[in-house]
Amino acid sequence: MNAARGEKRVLVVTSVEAERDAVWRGLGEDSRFEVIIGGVGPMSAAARTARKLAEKPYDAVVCAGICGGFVQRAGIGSIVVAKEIICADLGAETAEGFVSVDKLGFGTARIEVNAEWAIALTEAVQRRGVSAICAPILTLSTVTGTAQTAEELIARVPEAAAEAMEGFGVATAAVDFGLPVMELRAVSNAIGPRDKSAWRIKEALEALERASSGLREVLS
Ligand SMILES: O=C(O)c1cccc(C(=O)CC[C@H]2O[C@@H](n3cnc4c(=O)[nH]cnc43)[C@H](O)[C@@H]2O)c1
Repeated sequence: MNAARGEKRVLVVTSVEAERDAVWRGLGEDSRFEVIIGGVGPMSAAARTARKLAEKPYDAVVCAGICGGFVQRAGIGSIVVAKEIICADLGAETAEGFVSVDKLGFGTARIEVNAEWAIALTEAVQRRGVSAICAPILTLSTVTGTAQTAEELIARVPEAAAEAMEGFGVATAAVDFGLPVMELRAVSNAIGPRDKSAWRIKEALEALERASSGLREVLS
């Protein structure tokens, strides 16, 4: 913990500028939080998170941004807080279907979050009048673009509520530094057939802003 004031120092990693600005607005002037742009995709996010964590001590790491939602669980404009962060495409394709690295015996595609904080954040967001659930969030290098892939993902991880592209990268860096991690996402679009014109980015960024203020309450 920050020795000078006994407070947590939290690194928040977003992928693009618009997400960083929404999180900033939600956090207000709170010097405990540093918000950075980690780039799009798990590799860039992991590298930039690790670089920041090597610079100075932090107590927790949060991946935040917009996401695709499995809309029967997480509608557009709602919030998903990760119960678990799962890299859904880390494994091998076989004639019998996808096999994750866990089954292959090469490590794990699942990273645990701090469960107490995840539940507390979900409740803090709900108190702010925004619909929120705590459920697994998938990380993928490729945005899902067909109903078939969406169905395959749900068959693979039935509890999943959202997909995005950075969570597992950010979480891998956090785990490497022995730090707790969370993922906070606002749904901008339904996971399935690609139609960027249907993405409700403004609505999602507004939800992200409101939800980010809950981080101050939870990580105090
Ligand atoms: O065009 C804009 O104004 C704009 C503003 C904020 C963010 C964006 C992005 O395109 C962010 C890309 C980011 O969003 C995540 N994302 C969103 N939907 C999905 C999805 O269906 N599947 C996977 N990832 C999604 C992802 O983490 C990207 O990094 C544009």
